[in-house]
Amino acid sequence: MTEYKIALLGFGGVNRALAQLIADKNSRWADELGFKLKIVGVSDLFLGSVINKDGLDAHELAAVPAAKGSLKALRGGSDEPANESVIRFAGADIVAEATFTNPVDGEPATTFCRWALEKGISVVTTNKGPVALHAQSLKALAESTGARFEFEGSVMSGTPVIRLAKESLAGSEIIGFKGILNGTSNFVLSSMETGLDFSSAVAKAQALGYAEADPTADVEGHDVRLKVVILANELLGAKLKPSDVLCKGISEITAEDITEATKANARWKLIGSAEKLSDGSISASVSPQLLPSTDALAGVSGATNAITFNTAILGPVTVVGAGAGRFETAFALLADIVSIHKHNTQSGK
Ligand SMILES: NC(=O)c1ccc[n+]([C@@H]2O[C@H](COP(=O)([O-])OP(=O)(O)OC[C@H]3O[C@@H](n4cnc5c(N)ncnc54)[C@H](O)[C@@H]3O)[C@@H](O)[C@H]2O)c1
Ligand SMILES: N[C@@H](CCO)C(=O)O
Repeated sequence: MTEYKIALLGFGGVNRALAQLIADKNSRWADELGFKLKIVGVSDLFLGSVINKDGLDAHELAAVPAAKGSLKALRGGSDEPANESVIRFAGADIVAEATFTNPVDGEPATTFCRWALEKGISVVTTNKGPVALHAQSLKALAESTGARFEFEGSVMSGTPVIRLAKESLAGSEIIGFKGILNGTSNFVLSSMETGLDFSSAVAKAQALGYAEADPTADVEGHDVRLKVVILANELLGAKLKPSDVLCKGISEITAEDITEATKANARWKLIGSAEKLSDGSISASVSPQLLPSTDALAGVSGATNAITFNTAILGPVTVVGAGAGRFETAFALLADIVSIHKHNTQSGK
């Protein structure tokens, strides 16, 4: 039985959910997927760190309180983070990187990815910073050391979008896409339709684990802008930077705007889109749009996301599913590990 040793970088909502899934489902995965996962190290800015090359007890780990320095209570634990040691020296085959998204330069997460990839350790990440800002160099580094750099969860959490478009829509000639790509803002807009005020809706999205560490990124559209960059660069062959994407969020939408929209049988949605123009250039934007109820995206509520790929051969193809959430996003890390396993199996690794 193949066993992958994994190190968890950041132990917030997503990686803790992954630890819980490993605790609950490792035997099932062994039967269904042909591999088991063993957690050999964890490092978190707030909780501290722990390394155990023989494998940590995933049940015990998932139950560690979310209190400062709490990883110290585990055997081999410390109340200080030890990012570099956990990445380089815990004996991991795969690093699951789920620290804060930094939309400005992608750091320090990009450095964490580099430390792993340089050593031939594969990286699975849900962090949009390294992917939107440094995907090309990280993929090249991975290629040069025989590692994999996988990032399905950076867009629409565990709902398959990037791999689906690259693999199942290969040859369909994707010429653009339009989507609801932020769970928090869609949750806020849906909550406002039921009478909740903007701030309470944001607070609820934070409690449910949907929001970024600073939810301004969600409601001002910055998170969607990174996702538009990721999708345009990965699927449309663009070389966009976040500053190339016009961006407006939902913070100016008032309760009155929502009431007026409902009366007109329409809904406000934060839409991220990109399109290949006839001269080969890419036009991309993020903005709130008033969609008539007949639009395929208008019926998408709560933290659910949806994307319509506009393809030359198939026409529009829409994917709807979870856009945020701890377990939903941890599933994306599993999907990336499954992809690494398939690649290893096919290449006889
Ligand atoms: N939660 C979701 O629904 C979701 C969905 C898709 C993508 N993401 C992305 O996944 C990542 C993790 O999300 P989350 O919800 O678990 O966030 P979170 O805020 O719950 O957890 C992040 C953890 O990373 C730790 N951390 C931050 N900087 C660190 C550093 N320099 N070194 C070590 N640890 C560090 C923090 O202490 C925190 O515990 C983020 O980048 C987020 O944008 C989240
Ligand atoms: N904060 C993000 C997480 C998923 O990337 C959202 O609400 O969509």
